[in-house]
Amino acid sequence: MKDKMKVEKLNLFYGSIQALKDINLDIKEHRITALIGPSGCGKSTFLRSLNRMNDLIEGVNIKGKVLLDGRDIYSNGIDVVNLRKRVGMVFQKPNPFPMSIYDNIAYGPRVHGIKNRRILDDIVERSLKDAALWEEVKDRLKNSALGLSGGQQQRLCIARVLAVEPEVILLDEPCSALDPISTLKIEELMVELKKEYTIVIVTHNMQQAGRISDYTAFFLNGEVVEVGLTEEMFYNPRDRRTEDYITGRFG
Ligand SMILES: Nc1ncnc2c1ncn2[C@@H]1O[C@H](COP(=O)(O)OP(=O)(O)OP(=O)(O)O)[C@@H](O)[C@H]1O
Repeated sequence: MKDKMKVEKLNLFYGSIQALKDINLDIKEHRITALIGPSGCGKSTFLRSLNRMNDLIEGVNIKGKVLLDGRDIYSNGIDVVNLRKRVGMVFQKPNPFPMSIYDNIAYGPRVHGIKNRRILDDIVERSLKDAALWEEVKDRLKNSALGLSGGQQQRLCIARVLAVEPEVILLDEPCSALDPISTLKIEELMVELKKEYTIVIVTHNMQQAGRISDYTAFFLNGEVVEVGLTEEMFYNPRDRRTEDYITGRFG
């Protein structure tokens, strides 16, 4: 199994606060890797370090390596805009732009220079189909995206990421604001999408990690305590702290 990303001795500081300590983690291509752990343990910070979203926060200091197809994304000469195209991100709260469904999806491709209407039409249709939203919106592409339900908005945000043809998709608790039926749809979608993409998801929901992920990393106090195949970790954790967390003794 190919490593799509490889994290080596990653340390991250917010000023004098160390949020990530010596993290080593392999992210396998065409697999879903779940990041679990209690609130404040550094999952979101780690996820954001995979496409340099932390660069936008003042006072952040990062040491170590994050290799994408063997090249360190923190090395000199990396084009961050292109990096974020290759490693896309979906946030906890659906955040469609206040514009039409069509324009939301066409936004990224337009930024990257695609102006031809027919090509954009194709991208919009393909992205919405891949995000399992096309059938629900194909007759109202000109309507505002803000009129969609929460679950539809989240699939729109996934479609928006797909439109720029990423290789890796990062999702930060994408279902935490959604009802159970929308959650199930997103989970089914992720399992479908891993055929084409590499997926990393932060989730508070252990059942969700168990249902959809191939690998799980358990974070605690800014460190990865344990990482492995999800099934093995859930049924046979090696570390006592993992076991305590998984069985609900803290969290
Ligand atoms: N911009 C920031 N400035 C300073 N400290 C921060 C910043 N963002 C996060 N932190 C701190 O870094 C640590 C890790 O936070 P992070 O949000 O990554 O945890 P998390 O595991 O994702 O938590 P949650 O599940 O609550 O989102 C926390 O102690 C948090 O307070």
